[in-house]
Amino acid sequence: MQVYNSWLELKDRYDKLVLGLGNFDGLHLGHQKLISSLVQKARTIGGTPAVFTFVPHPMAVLRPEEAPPLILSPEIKQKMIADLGVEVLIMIPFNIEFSRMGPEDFITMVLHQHLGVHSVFVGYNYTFGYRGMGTPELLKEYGEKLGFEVEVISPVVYKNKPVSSTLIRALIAEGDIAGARELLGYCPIIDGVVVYGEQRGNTLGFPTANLQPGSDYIVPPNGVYSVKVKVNNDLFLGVANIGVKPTFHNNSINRTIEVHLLDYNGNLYGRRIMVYFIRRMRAEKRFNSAGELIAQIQKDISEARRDASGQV
Ligand SMILES: Cc1cc2nc3c(=O)[nH]c(=O)nc-3n(C[C@H](O)[C@H](O)[C@H](O)COP(=O)(O)O)c2cc1C
Ligand SMILES: Nc1ncnc2c1ncn2[C@@H]1O[C@H](COP(=O)(O)OP(=O)(O)O)[C@@H](O)[C@H]1O
Repeated sequence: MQVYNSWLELKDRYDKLVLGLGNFDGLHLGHQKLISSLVQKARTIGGTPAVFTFVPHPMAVLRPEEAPPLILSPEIKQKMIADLGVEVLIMIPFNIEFSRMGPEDFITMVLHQHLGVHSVFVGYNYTFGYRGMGTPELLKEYGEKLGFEVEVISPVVYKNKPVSSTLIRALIAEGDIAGARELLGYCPIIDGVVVYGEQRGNTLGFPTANLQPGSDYIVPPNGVYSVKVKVNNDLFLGVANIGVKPTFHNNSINRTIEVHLLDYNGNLYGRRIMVYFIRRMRAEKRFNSAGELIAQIQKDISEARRDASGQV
């Protein structure tokens, strides 16, 4: 997949762009349907499957205090988009000046003149341009005038609700990993670099890799989770604790994400790892002694082993 940070000269390079528009945070089942449809269309007409997106999310520039935390890091999202068969990713840096562009200008200048799109794919509720005033209907109207096709993808519905990034964030925030997973089509992921913790894990018999998240991720609530952890290209089963370690700290506000990898023995400091959340097993608790915590972690590990065969 080729990645561009500008739309200039793309018209000359690709004569039939089949272009999806969106932010695609989470790349959930609705996003996957949109992207698979455009990839299919491009194959049928001999065009180039492409995605147009902004970085960072426009909300992070326009109203940072209301900008939602991310379900996927930009890097992982990019890889997943490529895996769906997209050949061109246009990632435009979003700024205040750009936000003033009206939807009509965006269509005529960017989509038509510069990109020369063959067809455009958007979700049923996609809005764009100044104050989000552009709609799928407006795109269709201009598409007829300017000569490009517009495909509006209807919502993927799960239990009577449209699948959306907002709904998935809410599920993750309440610890409903199974629910989030249903709507994503894969397990929620947090990636990051392993940093030094308090150096106690080894003494308990369960060394933990303390994760410094690589993006402003939405983090599941405090508790213990069964996880799978990717180190390079190896996948390990693991147990994760998200929380403040009440057994060792009173009223700490220092929240950590740490994982103990099963059947692993090595040094992870400074390594980048990906943690796939499989299942929430229990709440984080205060134990009266390190011995009681150790006994509980042993039980957590036996329980997590039951998830060994699950897909990430
Ligand atoms: C599977 C698992 C479950 C845990 N559950 C709890 C818990 O319920 N309460 C708690 O205080 N700490 C819990 N911890 C965190 C341990 O206290 C922590 O791993 C230990 O103090 C090591 O911290 P360090 O990596 O900063 O040295 C858990 C850790 C793991 C790996
Ligand atoms: N099975 C394992 N799971 C996680 N980390 C491991 C494992 N085996 C060895 N390690 C290493 O041990 C370190 C964690 O030990 P620990 O005493 O918990 O220290 P810290 O407080 O710095 O996390 C990890 O960062 C990693 O380098």
